[in-house]
Amino acid sequence: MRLGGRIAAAAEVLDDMAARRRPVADALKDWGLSHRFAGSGDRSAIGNLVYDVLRRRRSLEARMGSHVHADLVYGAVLDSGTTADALTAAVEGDRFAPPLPSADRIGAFLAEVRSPDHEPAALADVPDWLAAPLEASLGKDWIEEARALSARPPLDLRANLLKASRDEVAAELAPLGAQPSRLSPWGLRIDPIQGDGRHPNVQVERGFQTGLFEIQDEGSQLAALLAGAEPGQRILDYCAGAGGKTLALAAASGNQADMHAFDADRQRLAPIWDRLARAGATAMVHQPRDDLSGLLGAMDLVVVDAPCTGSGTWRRRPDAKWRLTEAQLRKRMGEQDHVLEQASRFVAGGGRLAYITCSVLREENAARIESFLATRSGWRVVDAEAIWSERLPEASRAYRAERIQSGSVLTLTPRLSGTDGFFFALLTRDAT
Ligand SMILES: C[S@@+](CC[C@H](N)C(=O)[O-])C[C@H]1O[C@@H](n2cnc3c(N)ncnc32)[C@H](O)[C@@H]1O
Repeated sequence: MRLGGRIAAAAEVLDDMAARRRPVADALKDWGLSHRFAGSGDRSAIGNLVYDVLRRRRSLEARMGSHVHADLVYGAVLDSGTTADALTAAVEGDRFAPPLPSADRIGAFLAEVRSPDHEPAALADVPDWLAAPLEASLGKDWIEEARALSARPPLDLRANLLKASRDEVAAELAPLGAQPSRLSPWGLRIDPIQGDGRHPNVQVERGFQTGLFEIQDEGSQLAALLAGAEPGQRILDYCAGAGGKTLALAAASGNQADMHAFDADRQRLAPIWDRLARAGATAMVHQPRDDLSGLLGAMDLVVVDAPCTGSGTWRRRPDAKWRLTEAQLRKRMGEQDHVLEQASRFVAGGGRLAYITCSVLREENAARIESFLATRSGWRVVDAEAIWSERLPEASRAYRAERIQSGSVLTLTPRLSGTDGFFFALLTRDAT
């Protein structure tokens, strides 16, 4: 396919998503099924264009002065470094190409990268209602922070130290461009996609199939590392889902912890057994309705990787950004309070409770910790900044810290840490 056909296809997918309110992955898959002639290069180029528009839809609309999807895709192509002349030449005479925006409109688009006339929410590429919560959460640089959440993400991997060193995995994956991560001592990174390419399918690699590494954002790795799993401890991963944190915690303890994993959703938990087996990690998996009473008040560490809006993962799931509503945010906050309350019952006297989200919104993060503490005594906020310095002595202080009581809680962001957005707080329960 030529560029014009790819632009038309990306616009068609965006039209389909809007008309039928469908997730991006489903719309792209359907397009592929009904256009079997398109090769893998075409599919990845079209996917990149669709995702680029979704990430920066609002700023593209403001700069292009248009809501027409084809115009926005043209904008994304121009932003990727194609000059106006090259774009015009590429689509000239191509009967599949949608009408090219006028030369004036393209000129204005290129001139208006950060026009002061644009609304802050448009500059930040977020819905209007999120401007105030993001500013309250991320401070004066919130627009830059939000823009960093609109960029293409890297592909992060975690070396499974139960089976191989990071250097060994790095050597195996060097042909794929994997490099040691900046912050996580377990991490490897494949840089964000440039141009039309796609990330390698690392799941077909021998190293993945044999459990030498997992796919895990560096922020998620750091949250697991800061939680501080140690050999001999009794640990409960209370929102284990498919087990991303469980595997990292088990590896951090050298598989020497008494590890338990629970999730309220059987479906989400389903992949955990295969993943544990592949990684050579051991955990007792508890399904909903299992009797957990034997674990109450008995855990040295309980990890709550709470259900959240996922605002920290907008680089990977940009359609979620536009779908999120205030009502959903409030619903998540209620779930977070509930899950914190439930999980806290398992912490032993002198034990710790790690609260993690992949959101950057303060309401889901520090405010939930404050609310938890407001109605309870016998809990203290640990100084997470000090934990970072202790556990990551080589790493820069790549986070936003906030004081609560005499401790501190941390927010990681793409702009500050180069990771997905993550929140980390650690509480200790007074010894009884
Ligand atoms: C962010 S996801 C967990 C991701 C997982 N820890 C990982 O690293 O792959 C949040 C999980 O919390 C679970 N959850 C929601 N409410 C819960 C509750 N009340 N008790 C336990 N798990 C709950 C959801 O089913 C979901 O799997």
